[in-house]
Amino acid sequence: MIYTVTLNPSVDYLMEMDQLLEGSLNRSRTENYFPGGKGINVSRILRRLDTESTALGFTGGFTGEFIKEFLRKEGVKTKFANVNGTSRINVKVLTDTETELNANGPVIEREDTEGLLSMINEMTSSDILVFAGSVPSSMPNDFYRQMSQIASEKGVKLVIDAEKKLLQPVLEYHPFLLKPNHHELGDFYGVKIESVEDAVHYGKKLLSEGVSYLIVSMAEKGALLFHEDRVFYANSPKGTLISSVGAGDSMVAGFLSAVSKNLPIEEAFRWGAAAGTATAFSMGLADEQDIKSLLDQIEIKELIEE
Ligand SMILES: Nc1ncnc2c1ncn2[C@@H]1O[C@H](COP(=O)(O)OP(=O)(O)O)[C@@H](O)[C@H]1O
Ligand SMILES: O=P(O)(O)OC[C@H]1O[C@](O)(COP(=O)(O)O)[C@@H](O)[C@@H]1O
Repeated sequence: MIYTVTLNPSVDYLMEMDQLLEGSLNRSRTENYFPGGKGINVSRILRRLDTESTALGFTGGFTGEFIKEFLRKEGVKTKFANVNGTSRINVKVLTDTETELNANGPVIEREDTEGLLSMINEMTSSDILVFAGSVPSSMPNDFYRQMSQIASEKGVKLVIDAEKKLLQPVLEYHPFLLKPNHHELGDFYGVKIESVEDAVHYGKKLLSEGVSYLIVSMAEKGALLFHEDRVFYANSPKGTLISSVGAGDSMVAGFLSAVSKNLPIEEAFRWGAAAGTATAFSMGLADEQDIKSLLDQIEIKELIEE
């Protein structure tokens, strides 16, 4: 089973407007709302690709009810613990660029975190555990490390998409897959990554920390997959960007879905790239048909060092 953990789920409220002026009244042209949070996005795309998963985490209040009901209707399995507060609303303002206002989220009590650790303690070596997104400020800031330690004792494969301060302490547990974007990879090493060459250089460095698969995404510039001593490049097809919210999560889900169907890694990477791009070209997450229709436009090239 694939389990996704979203410690701080959200309702993502996407507002399209011509421009956003700070300190002024801004009115939107359209509004859409979806359940969000990186783990939840991964579970939603997995479901669309006929791959079973269970979404874990903490929900509360009317927004928590919305998230659970929406996922239930989509057929995504969930085992969320109920918390006292209200799950957050993250506002995404879409103009010719994207502005994200991500909220802090409810307080998570110690007994809730212990419940989640006990669930991880029941997992086995045939399970995959995806941790993605932020850790609420009320939780211990080494919670990713705590989850990784228990999971690794059980032989569970770890997939992590998180910023440096959460990622660094879990590298010792040899994650199965990491998916930073090129900015996050740059932040990890305190550099700016602008080119594919730089991304290859720093990607190899991160892989050598004991990571099995590393995907470095670069939005419209494509993505790199690193595995052992091989590096692959996937282009990003051209099209109209609608919202890139969830593109990275879709990429993780496309890749994991194909891996769980035992496809070769080049093919798994193609599914990841197709899912990422299909979401970037959609309002909300992509559906299965959008993903499949992009597969042919993605070329996977192995980069061979001269
Ligand atoms: N504007 C875009 N055009 C085409 N594909 C895109 C675009 N933005 C994202 N993607 C696809 O989604 C993947 C993940 O997007 P990215 O923005 O790099 O990740 P994240 O959401 O984690 O920041 C990219 O590698 C690419 O395959
Ligand atoms: O937990 P964080 O870092 O605040 O991020 C949560 C946000 O990230 C998202 O999961 C989108 O992530 P990506 O665009 O990186 O794929 C949104 O659904 C959600 O609002």
